[in-house]
Amino acid sequence: MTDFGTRLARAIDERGRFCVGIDPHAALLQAWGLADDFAGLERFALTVVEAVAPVVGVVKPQSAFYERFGSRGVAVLERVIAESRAAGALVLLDVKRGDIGSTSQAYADAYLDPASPLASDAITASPFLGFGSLDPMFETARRHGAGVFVLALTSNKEGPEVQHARTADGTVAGDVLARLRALNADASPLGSFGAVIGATIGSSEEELDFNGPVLAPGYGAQGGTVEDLRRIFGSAARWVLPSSSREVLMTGPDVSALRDAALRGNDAVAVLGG
Ligand SMILES: O=C(O)c1cc(=O)[nH]c(=O)n1[C@@H]1O[C@H](COP(=O)(O)O)[C@@H](O)[C@H]1O
Repeated sequence: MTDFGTRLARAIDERGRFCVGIDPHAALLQAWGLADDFAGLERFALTVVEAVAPVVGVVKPQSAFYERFGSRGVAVLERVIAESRAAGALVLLDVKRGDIGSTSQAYADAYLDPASPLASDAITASPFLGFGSLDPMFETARRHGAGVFVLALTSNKEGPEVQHARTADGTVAGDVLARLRALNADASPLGSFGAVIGATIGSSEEELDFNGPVLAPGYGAQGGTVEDLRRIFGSAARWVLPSSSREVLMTGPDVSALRDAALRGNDAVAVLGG
């Protein structure tokens, strides 16, 4: 079994680093001329999969947009995951889970065990119940060649009140990154345990090189640009995945317009590899 870091490095080499978020917002369904109901969700999400999953390295469905339609919405999410993977994209399921350790194991089983209908290549996780509470997710990911992206410096304006808080040795975010560095030690070409660092954070005093991938949302609709990513990450930009949802999705429902937007996004961020 090939570990997630190796699979991601290959996906970036073959397809590029741009990650497309598949977030069926009510306003986008309306803009596409679809009803804000289960049938609209299904049409929207599967159109995006058809357009982008054959060409981008990573897609990131946000679970809440599917959950709001109950079990039928979750069934659409299962199809989004399976059909995206079948089309060759890695699926980073955005669920931002975090709980006491024993419950973290259940989340790990739900999203990272290949036996689950929601099995994905990686998930987003929240370390704010204590980094160690995520251990079952790391262990399950290791066992199945999956990845975990841990929130560190998020793109929202409220994030710093927790993430910049001081600890004995630095900041909460610095501690998250140090622990990821330890988890990824010795991995080559990169580890399977990533951080979420928003493209909107301006700059950071933290050491952002931790031998793992970075999900960088906030690129596009939230205002983040390639220049921002260069400034924030500098020489650590090699494994950054700029992620954009609304800016790409608003070009639908035409499949080729969506695909062109994804390819343009990919081209625009290719410079980060150099
Ligand atoms: O983990 C995430 O994906 C995430 C972390 C973060 O710090 N900021 C952030 O916007 N996100 C997600 O990234 C997506 C951003 O969407 P757009 O602003 O439409 O590109 C949404 O699905 C957010 O939930």
